[in-house]
Amino acid sequence: MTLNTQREKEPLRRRGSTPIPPTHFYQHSSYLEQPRPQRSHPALGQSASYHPGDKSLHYRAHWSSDSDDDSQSDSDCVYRVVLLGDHGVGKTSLTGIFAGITEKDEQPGEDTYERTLTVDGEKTTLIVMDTWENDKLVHSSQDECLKVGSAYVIVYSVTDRSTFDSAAELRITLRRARQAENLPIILVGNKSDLVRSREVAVEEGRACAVVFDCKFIETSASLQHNVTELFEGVVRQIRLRRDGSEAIQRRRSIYKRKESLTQKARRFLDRLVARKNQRMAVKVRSKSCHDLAVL
Ligand SMILES: Nc1nc2c(ncn2[C@@H]2O[C@H](COP(=O)(O)OP(=O)(O)OP(=O)(O)O)[C@@H](O)[C@H]2O)c(=O)[nH]1
Repeated sequence: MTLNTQREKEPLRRRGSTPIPPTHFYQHSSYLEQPRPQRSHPALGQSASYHPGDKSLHYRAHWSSDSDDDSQSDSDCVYRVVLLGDHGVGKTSLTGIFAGITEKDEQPGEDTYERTLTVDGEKTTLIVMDTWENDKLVHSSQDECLKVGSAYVIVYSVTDRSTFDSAAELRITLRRARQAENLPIILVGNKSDLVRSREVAVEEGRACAVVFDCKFIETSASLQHNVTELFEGVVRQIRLRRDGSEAIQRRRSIYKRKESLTQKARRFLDRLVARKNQRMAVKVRSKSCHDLAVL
């Protein structure tokens, strides 16, 4: 699937590329149920329900990876995705492609867009936020960005090594801010079209992703290369964690009821073996860090 094809197929839905006024998505009924509606958002894996007749949802757009999906249920999940990265690495350009806006349509000052994607036959709505301020003086805004995301896209430019270094620092900052959470994080090397001025090799990006335990992809916003893959990958990473944590909880509750002494001993031995296999795990991760469809 290419993004361009989809836009041609669904002309009416392009109005959803309209940016969301900052207050808009806080007014959604599901958010109002939260204790602090102005700043709350659905937790990872939770769904903000979609009411077809609700006029407040007219900013939604649709981006489908499947050809015929009208049979889909209207209920979908809503997740916030925050883009982080230095000035000029291409955050706004990537967000613009996600939102389906062209320079002609662009409305200055808007930086948050909501769009519904159908990925692997399931609808998911992403609220993509290009609100990161690099200025270290704006602590409160940075803190907010680090708090609200259900997933993060850390962007650097392959033509500027200093932005790559900043990306690694941002990964550390994010880890500190959201320690206990297994967040989907995707490291993005943008401007891959600028071959002659490349300063960061693909292998370096991949190695960094392995060290920092995140996913990796190179994109070109200018050529719209891998941008669809990036946002669909975000959706898949969110789902893998959502489904994984549900399965783990189910398994834990069954275990608690049924676990015998033999099973406990086996689990202990498994953990020992797993520790020995840590090196192997790093190798496996380095093979899979560019595959956004697996954990
Ligand atoms: N060649 C090339 N240029 C790009 C690409 N992505 C963005 N640019 C250009 O890089 C410049 C900066 O892009 P932005 O999208 O504004 O970058 P940003 O990260 O949002 O920058 P700030 O808003 O300052 O934080 C613009 O001139 C873009 O046209 C790309 O993939 N390839």
